[in-house]
Amino acid sequence: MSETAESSAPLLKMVELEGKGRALVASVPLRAGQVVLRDSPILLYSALPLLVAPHDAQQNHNFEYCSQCFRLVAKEQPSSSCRCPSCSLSIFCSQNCQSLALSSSHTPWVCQALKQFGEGSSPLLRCQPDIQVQARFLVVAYNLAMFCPSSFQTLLSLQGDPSTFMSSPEAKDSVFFLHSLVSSLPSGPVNLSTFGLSFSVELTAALLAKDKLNAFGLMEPFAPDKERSVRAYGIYPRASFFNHDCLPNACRFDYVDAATADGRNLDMTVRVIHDVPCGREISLSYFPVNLKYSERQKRLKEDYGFTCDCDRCRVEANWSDQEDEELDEDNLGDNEGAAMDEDDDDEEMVAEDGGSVAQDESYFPHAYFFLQYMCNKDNCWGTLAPLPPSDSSTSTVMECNVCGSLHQSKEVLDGNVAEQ
Ligand SMILES: C[S@@+](CC[C@H](N)C(=O)[O-])C[C@H]1O[C@@H](n2cnc3c(N)ncnc32)[C@H](O)[C@@H]1O
Repeated sequence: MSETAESSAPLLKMVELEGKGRALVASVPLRAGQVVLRDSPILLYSALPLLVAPHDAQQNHNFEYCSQCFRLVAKEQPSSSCRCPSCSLSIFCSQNCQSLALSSSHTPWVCQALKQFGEGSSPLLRCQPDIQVQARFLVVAYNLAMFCPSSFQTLLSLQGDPSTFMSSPEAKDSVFFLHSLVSSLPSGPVNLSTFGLSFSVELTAALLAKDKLNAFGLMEPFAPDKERSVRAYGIYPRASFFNHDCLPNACRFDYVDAATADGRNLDMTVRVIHDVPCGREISLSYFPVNLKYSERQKRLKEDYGFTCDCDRCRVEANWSDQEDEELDEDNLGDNEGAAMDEDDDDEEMVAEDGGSVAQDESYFPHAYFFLQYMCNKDNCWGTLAPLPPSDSSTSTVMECNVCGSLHQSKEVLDGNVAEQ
C-alpha cells in the first residue's frame, strides 16, 4: 500500500479480520502525524441533485463547483468559467477542465445522459434528491466502464453486494427505477462484456451498493454559521479498505480548493493521529466522532450494515439514555485529568490514580481523545492530527481535518511535553 517518501518500505498492509473483512494494519511502527496513504479517486460525482436549476443551486447550496476538479467556481470571474452548452447541467472553472472532462468525466455519453435525465418530461423530476444523486453516480460509473475499464474493474472489486442493497422493498423499487432510466438512454453502456458482465438490474444494484459502502464525501468549505453539505462524492480505491472505529487512530484530509497541479487537488491524505505500534489496525471514523452511541449505531447499521463493537461502543452500550445525552462539554471538563499511557500497547485510558479506566464503567474513558483530538471551533467537530513529523521530532501543531485550523497541541499548552 502506501510507502514512505524516503524508502520503499510499505507502511500499511492489507489483512482479513474476522467480522470486519479486509482491513489495513500498520506494517511498521507509525509516528503521530505520519502520512500513511495518499490516494486519488477513480470516480467522482456531484452531490447536487440532478435537476436543481443553477439559481436554485446557488440559493439552496452554498456554492457552485467545477464538474471536473470540484473546486469552487469563482463567481466574481464568470468569464473564466463555462457551462456545457449541450446539457447545461455541468459547469467548468476553466477551458482546461472542460477539455479534460470531454475525454473522461463528461464524455458525449455522459452529456447525453444528463441532458435526457434533466429534460422537463424526465421522471426524475418527481424523485427525491437522493435518487437524483444516485442517477448521477450510475451515469459516472457506467461511463467508467467505457473510458477506463481498469478503474471499473477496481470499483467492482470493492465491498457491496446487490442482494443486501435491495433488501427493503423501497430500495428494490429505486434500483428498478434507476436501471430503467439508464436503459432508456439511446445507447446503453457498452463494453460490459469485457468484464464478463451484461447490463442488468443486478449490476446496477451492485454498483449502487459499492457506492453506498465506499464513497467518501468531499465537503463544502467550512463556515461556522452554516450547515456544511457534501459537494461531491468520490471512490478512493485504497482508502476504501479502512474500517471504522468510533475512536479512530487516523483521519483523512482533503484540500479540494487548493491550487495544485491538475487533478491532484482531489487526492486524499490519511494521517495517523498518534503513535501506532506495528500490527495495529488503522481505522477512520466514518462520521464526526461527537455523535452519541445510539446515532452511531443507527448510521453504521443502516448505511454500512454492521453493528459496531469497538472499545468506545462497548463502554457506551452500558450507559443510560441520560448518560448518552450528557456527552457534553461539562462531562469533558470533569475528566480533564485523564491521560494516555503511551507505553500501553492496548492504548487503554489510564486514570490519574493509575487504575484502568476501562474497568470503571462510570468513568468517561474517551475524555482524552475529545480533549486532545477534537477541534473546539464552533460547530466544527473535526478531528485533529499533528502535522507530519520531521526526522527527529513529532510536530506539536495539530491540524483540523474539517475547518483546517491549526492548534497548538493540548499537551504543549498543559506543559506536558518537553520542548522539541
Ligand atoms: C469501506 S468498507 C471497509 C473495507 C471492508 N472491510 C472490505 O473488506 O472491503 C466498509 C465495510 O467494512 C465493514 N466494516 C467497516 N468497519 C467495520 C467494523 N468496525 N466492524 C465490522 N465491520 C466493519 C462493513 O462491512 C462496512 O460496510
